[in-house]
Amino acid sequence: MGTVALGRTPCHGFCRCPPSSNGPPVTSHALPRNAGLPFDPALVAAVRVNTPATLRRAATIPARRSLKKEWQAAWLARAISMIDLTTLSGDDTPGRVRRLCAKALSPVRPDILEAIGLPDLTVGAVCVYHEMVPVAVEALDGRLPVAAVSTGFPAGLSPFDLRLREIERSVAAGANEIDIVISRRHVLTGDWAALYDETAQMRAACGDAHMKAILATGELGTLKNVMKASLVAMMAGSDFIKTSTGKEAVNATLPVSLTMMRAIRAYEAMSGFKVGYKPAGGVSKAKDAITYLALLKDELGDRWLRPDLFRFGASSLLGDIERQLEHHVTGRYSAAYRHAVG
Ligand SMILES: O=C[C@H](O)COP(=O)(O)O
Repeated sequence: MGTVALGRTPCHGFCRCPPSSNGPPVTSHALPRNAGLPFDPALVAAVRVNTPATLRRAATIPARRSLKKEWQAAWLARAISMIDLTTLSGDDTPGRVRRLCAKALSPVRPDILEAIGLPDLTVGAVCVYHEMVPVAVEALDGRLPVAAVSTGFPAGLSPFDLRLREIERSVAAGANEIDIVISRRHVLTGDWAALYDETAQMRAACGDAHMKAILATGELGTLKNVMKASLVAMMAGSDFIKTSTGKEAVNATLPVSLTMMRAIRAYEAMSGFKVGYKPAGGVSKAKDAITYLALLKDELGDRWLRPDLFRFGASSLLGDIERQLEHHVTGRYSAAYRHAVG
């Protein structure tokens, strides 16, 4: 049990000192945007991935981290600030989206946030389908970014011109971020130039809205394809690369995350641009969130532990983190239903 206020000490990275709310605001996009690079087929052809080594390394991550007490609470609070709180269901209603937005602005019971010294903590953004963008924009009123899934999400198989129009419509409706889906067939047939062209046109359609490129890694077959698709998406100007729609049979995994983080590192080395990372789909437990953040810190460093460079795409992660924070503050666990969710 602990009631130590976590929000008093300035902290500019994700170190072992308690985090505070003194970092950049969650809506900040202070870094220069990824301007992309010309398509380079030789670079894509040269990609190699040591799959057994990647799997071995990914398997060590959960075992190597054991965070307790205020350190655990600090990492969990940081995780909340980087959640794209998501609802992507066929039965979404304005009422559900308004509740989700209320939860995004007040993600944890106020007494728990007061106890940990972070009364103003929010999630990173709210993520919805295009039809729900106006509802979210109105409910959030500029206090948090609205992300729209787009381009025929989740399959990305609607006519290409309609996919571009969908982006434009979501931006016009007020979306600050656009989560596009790539055409998996371009990866599976090795048509990297087509993938580059498609993604670059989507990026242009986004205008000032930041673009997250969903690779749907569970459908790409190999880690080598994941690495190649990551590099091409970044060369085409993606602001973030994202694992999954949440609708594939396999969504975010640690080996895929390791591969994509290393692609981000390689791309920064060749371009100078920092690109964000978003694991999405199936990340629902607080301990899993810490594992992802530990991998992120190891592979990309402290600067990525901010909402402008990292997001969890998650619909139910917040509820489990809230339970863990309540335990930290009160020494007791509560049933999940005691915490309001969207
Ligand atoms: O991008 C976000 C995902 O669709 C959310 O997936 P989830 O419901 O498994 O958390």
